[in-house]
Amino acid sequence: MTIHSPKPDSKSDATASRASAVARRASGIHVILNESAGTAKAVGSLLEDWSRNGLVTFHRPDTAEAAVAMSRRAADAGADVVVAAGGDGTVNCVVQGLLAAKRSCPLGVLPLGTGNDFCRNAGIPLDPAAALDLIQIRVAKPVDVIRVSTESECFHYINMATAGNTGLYADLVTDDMKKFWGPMVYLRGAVDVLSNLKTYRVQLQFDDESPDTYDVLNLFFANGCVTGGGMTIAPDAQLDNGYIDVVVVLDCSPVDIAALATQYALSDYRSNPNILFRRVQSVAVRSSPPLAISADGDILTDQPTRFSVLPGMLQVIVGA
Ligand SMILES: Nc1ncnc2c1ncn2[C@@H]1O[C@H](COP(=O)(O)OP(=O)(O)OP(=O)(O)O)[C@@H](O)[C@H]1O
Repeated sequence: MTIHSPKPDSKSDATASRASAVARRASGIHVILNESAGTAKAVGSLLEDWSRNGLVTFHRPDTAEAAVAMSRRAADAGADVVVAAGGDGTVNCVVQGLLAAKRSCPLGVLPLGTGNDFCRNAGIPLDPAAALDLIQIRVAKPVDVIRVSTESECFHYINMATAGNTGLYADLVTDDMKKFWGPMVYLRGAVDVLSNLKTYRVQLQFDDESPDTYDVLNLFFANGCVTGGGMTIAPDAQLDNGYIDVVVVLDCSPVDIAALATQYALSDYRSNPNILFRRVQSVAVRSSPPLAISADGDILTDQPTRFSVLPGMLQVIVGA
């Protein structure tokens, strides 16, 4: 008996292979590239190679809002990983997009920014090629997300928010300065801020405690411990412990500030009386004058705000 195999249908084969190519593109590694981030241009040819070799699919938004929308769409379309290629601002854009998506999808990060503080906290290699190797292994872990809510708006971040005198950074540290100073820009910004310190009268309510009022130079709401291009501000903060580490720098004299800076340089400032450390699940903040609150360099709000932790809310490809 002769068995006849069906005649190959070249048209339907072509359609099937096109469909599988589209499916491959919809899944896989989707990179949201912020071409204006610190070192994105410097690694341009490496990125072109990855794209040509089919290792990644690139999206090139030209605004932060477009980066949020493209991240959400890539996740909803079936991406295996959506990668923020840029600095901490880009990471936050992709986080907003992934949290708004209907389908859960892990975050990866290619560190192409100036400070890359989230990568430092998450053990992600600062060398982009090594970071891509890590992403390709695709082992994600749950990481906490911090929700910042005002009466009218809501934002999320995964590294650190600051408020007070460092909140002035975002105005002072321009993109041109970042290009000129590189990672040193954060130190340069600190010098400008230190010469012009403001005091804020701030009411803080930690968890369900009754509110207390403090005179404050600065506040940090930390998920990760490092900010400002590698400065350890909240030494005990962990990305996945279900808590926000709040660090309050109380108003004090220039001599006390100098003592604090020296202790900081010696990594010995936990016992300084002008610093208050609290580990909480939520904190409500009101201030006079209004505090500019920024997350990783981008100003979020100057309204009364509540920070709350969303434990393990996002899967993230982190390093060792
Ligand atoms: N696709 C985009 N196009 C233009 N701007 C973007 C895009 N995505 C994000 N941004 C904004 O660009 C600014 C700088 O980006 P980002 O923070 O990623 O780089 P960086 O400042 O060099 O690095 P870092 O914050 O780690 O120091 C941020 O304000 C961010 O919101």
